[in-house]
Amino acid sequence: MQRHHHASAAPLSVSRSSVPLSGTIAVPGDKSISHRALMLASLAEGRTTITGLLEGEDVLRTAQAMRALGAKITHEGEKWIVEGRGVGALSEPEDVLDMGNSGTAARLLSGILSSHGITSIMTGDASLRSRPMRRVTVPLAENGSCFVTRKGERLPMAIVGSRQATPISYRLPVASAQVKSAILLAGLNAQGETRVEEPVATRDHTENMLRHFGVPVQIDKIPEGGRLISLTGPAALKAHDVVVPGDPSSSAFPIVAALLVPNSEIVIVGVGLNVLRTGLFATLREMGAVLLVENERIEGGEPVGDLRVKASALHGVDVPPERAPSMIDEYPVLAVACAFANGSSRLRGLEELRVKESDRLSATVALLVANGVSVRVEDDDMIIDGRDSNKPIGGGTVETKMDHRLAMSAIVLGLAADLPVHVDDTAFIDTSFPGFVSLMNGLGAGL
Ligand SMILES: O=C(O)C1=C[C@@H](OP(=O)(O)O)[C@@H](O)[C@H](O)C1
Ligand SMILES: C=C(OP(=O)(O)O)C(=O)O
Repeated sequence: MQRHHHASAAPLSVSRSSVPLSGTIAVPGDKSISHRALMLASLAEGRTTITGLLEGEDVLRTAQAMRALGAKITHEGEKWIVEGRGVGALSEPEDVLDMGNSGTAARLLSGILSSHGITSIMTGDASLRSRPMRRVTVPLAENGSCFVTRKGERLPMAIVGSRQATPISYRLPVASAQVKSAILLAGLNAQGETRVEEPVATRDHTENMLRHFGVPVQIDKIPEGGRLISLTGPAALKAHDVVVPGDPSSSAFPIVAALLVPNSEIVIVGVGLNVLRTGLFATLREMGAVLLVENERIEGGEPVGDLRVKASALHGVDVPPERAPSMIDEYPVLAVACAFANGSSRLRGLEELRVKESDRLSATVALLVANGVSVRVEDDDMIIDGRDSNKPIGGGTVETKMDHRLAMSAIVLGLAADLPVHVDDTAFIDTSFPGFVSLMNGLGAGL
């Protein structure tokens, strides 16, 4: 059932789309919400049915890990059924937990494991093994748990969970929903009040879903614009069915493609519109994009809508650093949009991009430079020169570095470029967006 590490690369040569993109599509389920649904349902008492779950490799890793910890997880067609174990009742895994390419799975699960009195070993693929875990091991160790990592706080790591976890009180030094979530999840099996202060608000799917499973979560605004989140443990979660909305981060790729391929018009139905995720949409509108929300509604406790996108003449934009958490995974594809815009763009405060599946700051620069776009980095800002009619875009090879978002961004670039764009490996797209290439072909992309 577990699909395995990508043994061979899947290169792709992408030529400019010869027809406008058109049609109505749905993108796969939200990755952040899918991980949380599986984890919380496994910690709940009773049976939860999840519909719309992202069946991407990252989320399948979470399902496999929760099974190894004793949850019963099956699926019948598109319905995923989880029989939870209850907080405090996870069993010790018999083998190493392999979180594949997924930072979210590794960080959130570390939180859960730290407050369960079991010992486990966690690893991941070469990309995940290069990503920093210190951001979770330092705060989590406050509860009495112990982490033994490879040099530089990298995976593989052993986690000796605390038998009597104390609650953690922590102010986030970086804007990270993964770190916030790890601490809150640890708090479910700690005695007393867990508190996390975030100077800038980050995606709040953990808080929303904890409430959905019956855990009271207190959220207070703090003066600088951030939030203080608290909950009291030990907490009991009650099974509750979950409907996962379409992933706004995945929708970014067909959206930018439709904006850039002349005369396109597409509709993407059922996209999640949580305001802590929609920074890209605001930015694209500032650039002149026709991006309309239709049928806005609430589904499964999250705002959802259909997006209508029309090919648009874009102009350069200056994106403030405080917008970064609401569009953190969208910068590579935004950079592609900026390369085709009229005038230059400045994307500010991108330091967190250095610790994603790849160093996305340098990799995005390399993607553009290889294809004839002028771009530079100043401190943590990326400055992209817009379209220069004397200089063709494309003709280069993109190194995707085990990073799904770079692979999809390179494909979008190729669909609008003057010369073909060669992508070294598209296999990692399956981590977050299985079926991406055929979905784009359904719109006319001709990949
Ligand atoms: O909590 C989450 O589900 C995520 C948080 C973000 O990471 P950080 O917490 O590292 O910013 C984001 O990049 C990732 O794709 C998903
Ligand atoms: C950063 C990402 O995911 P993760 O941290 O879960 O690997 C992403 O999907 O762009």
